[in-house]
Amino acid sequence: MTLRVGVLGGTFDPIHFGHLRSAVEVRECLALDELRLIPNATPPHRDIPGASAPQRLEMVRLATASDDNLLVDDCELRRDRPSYTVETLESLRTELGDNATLFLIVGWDAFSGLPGWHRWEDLLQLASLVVLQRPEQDQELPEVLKDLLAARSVGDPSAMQAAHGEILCLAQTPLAISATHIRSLIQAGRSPRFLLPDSVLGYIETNGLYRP
Ligand SMILES: Nc1ncnc2c1ncn2[C@@H]1O[C@H](COP(=O)(O)OP(=O)(O)OP(=O)(O)O)[C@@H](O)[C@H]1O
Ligand SMILES: O=C(O)c1ccc[n+]([C@@H]2O[C@H](COP(=O)([O-])O)[C@@H](O)[C@H]2O)c1
Repeated sequence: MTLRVGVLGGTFDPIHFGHLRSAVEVRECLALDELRLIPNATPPHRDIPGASAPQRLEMVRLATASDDNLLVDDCELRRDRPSYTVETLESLRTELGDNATLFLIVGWDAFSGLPGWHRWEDLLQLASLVVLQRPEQDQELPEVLKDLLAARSVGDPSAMQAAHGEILCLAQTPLAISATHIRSLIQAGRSPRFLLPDSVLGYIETNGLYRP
């Protein structure tokens, strides 16, 4: 039997309900056997995060502790090099074997930057893509991605049957929450409560994260 595995990578600086709600909805829509949240260690594409990789991993663990169906995978923290997603998918393939179908989950903003990713064209040889909407999404897609969507999109989750290479744009519950906004609230001395789990907020406060 094929194992259906969702992969939600992120900087998670910090993890919030936009990530968590999307994870639950993708898992249900695609009838996934597993959904793995994979914090990056050294993001290849952005400034150094406010929290360290072990701290971001710990926040992901705290956020998912009450849900047995959301797994936390620390594989990118165990690699001593930039956290390239293509290498993560390759290592998952090695770990899970040919019997697994991988679904790489990305928000619209991340998807719009896909052509800048390391070996980006190999990603669809390893996984299918699930693109999440974001309410604030205003990124215009480059032509190469418009062509890719035209060629690879499937209309609904039940049509996603190939072992890799398909793209589903999913209209999950839109939540206009971003880690940037949470960090700026804390910087300004304001509360981000109810944008993220209390357990994560407690960790942020105990460790003095994101303060000026
Ligand atoms: N509210 C949201 N709804 C849907 N997808 C989201 C949401 N927030 C983040 N994502 C997606 O989750 C993945 C990880 O996101 P990330 O950890 O960078 O969070 P972020 O809120 O976008 O952070 P930042 O504001 O620091 O860029 C990305 O693919 C991103 O597009
Ligand atoms: O592999 C790459 O080159 C690459 C470039 C940009 C982003 N990513 C990954 O995409 C995921 C979402 O990125 P971010 O910045 O929204 O957290 C996260 O797992 C990143 O490590 C990966």
